[in-house]
Amino acid sequence: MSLTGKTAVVTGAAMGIGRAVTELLLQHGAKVALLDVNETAGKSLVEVLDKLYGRERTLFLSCDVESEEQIKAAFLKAAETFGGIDILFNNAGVLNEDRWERTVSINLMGVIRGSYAALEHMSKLSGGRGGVIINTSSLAGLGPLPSCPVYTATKHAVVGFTRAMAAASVASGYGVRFNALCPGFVQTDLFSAIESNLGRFAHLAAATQQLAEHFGLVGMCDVAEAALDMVTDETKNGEVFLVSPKRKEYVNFPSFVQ
Ligand SMILES: NC(=O)C1=CN([C@@H]2O[C@H](COP(=O)(O)OP(=O)(O)OC[C@H]3O[C@@H](n4cnc5c(N)ncnc54)[C@H](O)[C@@H]3O)[C@@H](O)[C@H]2O)C=CC1
Ligand SMILES: CCCCC/C=C\C=C\C(=O)C/C=C\C/C=C\CCCC(=O)O
Repeated sequence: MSLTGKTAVVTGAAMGIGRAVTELLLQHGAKVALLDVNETAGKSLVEVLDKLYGRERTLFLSCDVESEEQIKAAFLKAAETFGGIDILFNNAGVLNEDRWERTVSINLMGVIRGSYAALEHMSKLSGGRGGVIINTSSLAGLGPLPSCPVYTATKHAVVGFTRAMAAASVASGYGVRFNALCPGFVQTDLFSAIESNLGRFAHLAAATQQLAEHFGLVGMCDVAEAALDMVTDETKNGEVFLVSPKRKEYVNFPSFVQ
């Protein structure tokens, strides 16, 4: 699928992985609505992107994915400004075992809120053109990160939600593909702030550091390229892309259906 003229919405776009994917989508010709709770970072990023890609191709919208109201308002504004929505990157996420209910609300419920709100604009059943939704999970969505049980649970849940929505979309005729991105450790603010966010598992910080050293860091470009592959390859639906320093591959899950 060519991205020229396509419209994308990216949550958590102001920094880290969301910012990298936003830039790659713009480089490939898409228009991007950048949604983030951090207005300062979002607005200053858009100033930079405007100079590179043109003002008509970017839009910053302040949006907290914990709020269904804010998500709906932001998606409506994005659709009105750019003429529909073709791509959603549900990426906003936090790692905070202390404020674990907020972690569930952002990492899992934010993805559900975003997906349902996007379907109002994207589903062929509600007058949309179809398209693709990419949800950011993690390597911790495929295996346990011992210092972060709640974070691990949210990321496993994102994988399950994505795969079930992919099947629901086919069975319902939404015309929307759903795929999940599972990066290993990436050098971002979320990664750097880990030690103060482990709550009752703070004593496992050193072990987590060792795990990160064992796995190594994934390059941001590799993560963004994996997301782009799932957007542009129209055969990909219900797929999970694992991106670690040693492995860049779609995950094979066992099937329990005879
Ligand atoms: N950094 C890492 O090692 C990995 C990160 N991930 C996932 O990637 C995604 C992005 O994380 P990073 O780029 O590393 O983090 P980051 O902290 O660099 O960026 C996260 C962005 O999300 C925004 N955000 C946070 N809460 C929000 C909310 N309630 N509403 C809207 N925006 C919000 C932040 O303001 C920030 O701009 C997350 O879902 C994270 O779980 C997955 C695997 C590895
Ligand atoms: C300095 C320590 C950093 C700690 C964690 C910071 C960010 C983590 C973000 C993630 O999304 C997790 C990334 C990778 C998880 C790694 C391992 C999971 C275990 C997989 C397995 O055992 O199969």
